[in-house]
Amino acid sequence: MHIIETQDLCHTYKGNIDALKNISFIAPRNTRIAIIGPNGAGKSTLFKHFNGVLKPTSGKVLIRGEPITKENIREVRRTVGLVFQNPDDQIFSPTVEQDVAFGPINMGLDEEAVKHRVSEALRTVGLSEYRTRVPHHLSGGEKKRVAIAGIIAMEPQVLVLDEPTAGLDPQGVREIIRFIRDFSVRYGMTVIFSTHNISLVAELAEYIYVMNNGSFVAEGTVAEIFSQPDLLSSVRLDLPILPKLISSLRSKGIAIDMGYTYQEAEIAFLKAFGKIA
Ligand SMILES: Nc1ncnc2c1ncn2[C@@H]1O[C@H](COP(=O)(O)OP(=O)(O)OP(=O)(O)O)[C@@H](O)[C@H]1O
Repeated sequence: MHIIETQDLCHTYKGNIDALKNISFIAPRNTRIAIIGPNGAGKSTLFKHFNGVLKPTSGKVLIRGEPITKENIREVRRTVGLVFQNPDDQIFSPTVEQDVAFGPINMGLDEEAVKHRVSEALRTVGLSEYRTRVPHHLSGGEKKRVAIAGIIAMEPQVLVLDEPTAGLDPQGVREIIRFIRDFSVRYGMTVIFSTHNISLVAELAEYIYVMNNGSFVAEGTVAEIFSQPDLLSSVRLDLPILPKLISSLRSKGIAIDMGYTYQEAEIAFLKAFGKIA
């Protein structure tokens, strides 16, 4: 049984806007999945179905094999933590620590456990010093990190992140990459994320769904998707810079291995320059 599955999921907004058209999606346990696509492709709409924020117009959303109902919605939201694209949609409390504590308190954890979860979550996102700050006075990137902390404090089995690095500075992006990797490995967590930062996809994803106009147009591993530059450009996407450069060198006859991540590309260049075997 998959932790999240959608079957022929359709969502039509008021005004006959077909935002999702027959989406069949599977999230196996313990995988990092990227959903990529141009503006308006339907990524946020799909994410909002994963924890019952939106209801299907038709088709099904199954969490651990069960449809989402009024009775199980609280349990679903413990299982699937959704970090919205805009942190203002998620932050309500007067202080950062109260905001991050909101989920764990609602789960009925005792005071000691809540305290522990809050400190761990704030440490993870690098905001330990911000406990008493007013969330609405924080910068965009800081708010984003508070929103992420509030969700990871609930220790969900699936972490869904809608553009997790939008608005973050380069150091913030690196921290988010490190924490997503660590978390998914340490806790066997499934992570589903959308992003317009295509290099982030190469660094983080193990599997990619490409979305356009409410439908999936391709799915596959990083190597499978990034070996189709025409497909990507047909949906207003691009290759990450490193495989793009390597492809260009190869087309000029230079013998170099393909690399999608920084580490793979570095090894490919060192090999091509005869620095390593
Ligand atoms: N509340 C709404 N009412 C009506 N239409 C909506 C609503 N929310 C989204 N849409 C429309 O649904 C489609 C999908 O939007 P969605 O936000 O899911 O796309 P997205 O892939 O997340 O885009 P982006 O990359 O810009 O965040 C778009 O055409 C959008 O205009």
